[in-house]
Amino acid sequence: MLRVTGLNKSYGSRTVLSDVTFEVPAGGIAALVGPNGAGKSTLLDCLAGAAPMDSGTVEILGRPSQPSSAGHWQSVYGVLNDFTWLPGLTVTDHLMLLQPRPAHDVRAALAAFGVPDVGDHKPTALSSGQRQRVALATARVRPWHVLLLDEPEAHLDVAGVGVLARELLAMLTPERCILLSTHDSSLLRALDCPQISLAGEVVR
Ligand SMILES: Nc1ncnc2c1ncn2[C@@H]1O[C@H](COP(=O)(O)OP(=O)(O)OP(=O)(O)O)[C@@H](O)[C@H]1O
Repeated sequence: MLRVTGLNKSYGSRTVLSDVTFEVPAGGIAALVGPNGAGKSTLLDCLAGAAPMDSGTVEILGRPSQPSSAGHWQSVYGVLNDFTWLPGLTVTDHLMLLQPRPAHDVRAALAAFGVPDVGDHKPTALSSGQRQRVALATARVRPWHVLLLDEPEAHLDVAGVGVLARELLAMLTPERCILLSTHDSSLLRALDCPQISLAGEVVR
């Protein structure tokens, strides 16, 4: 489903990712782990097309990833650190923009992430944890085959991390896979998924 081979990325003279190689199978979920600065966000940005990689190949559904194409964005969805909230729009407006859906689907997505009553609020008027739950709920309404999540546990309370694990597993289908970065051991335990080092080595 997602195959990364020999991916390299440097910022100036600083090599951040060197020969990163791994794959996440269809129906699978995998976690990028590593200390601060190891390059997890950089890797997710490269896979999402938000940052150019220097060399290497990324295949999605058996075909080379083409971040400049519309097809890429239909297959790949990233809830990354720089999630953009549009001024003036409510939570429901944001979810409808991603994919026009019946209002009850939007309500169900928000309820699944434990924020059933925030649909009419502006995201900027929510707490950081509520905003994170809304950002994660967008993955329930937006189509994707590959979901990329950068520290999805950020700002969530303990119960929220449990909800996150439950919802991620529920969103997986045989045509989908999820790659996330995390520092949260309880999330890793709940997902019970392979952990990928930035060298592509399975360290589970
Ligand atoms: N835009 C940039 N320009 C230059 N260097 C960058 C840039 N973005 C990240 N870096 C550097 O790349 C390295 C990897 O950063 P990255 O954010 O990918 O790490 P991370 O594993 O996600 O860390 P954390 O666990 O703290 O989120 C760091 O040394 C960082 O300083």
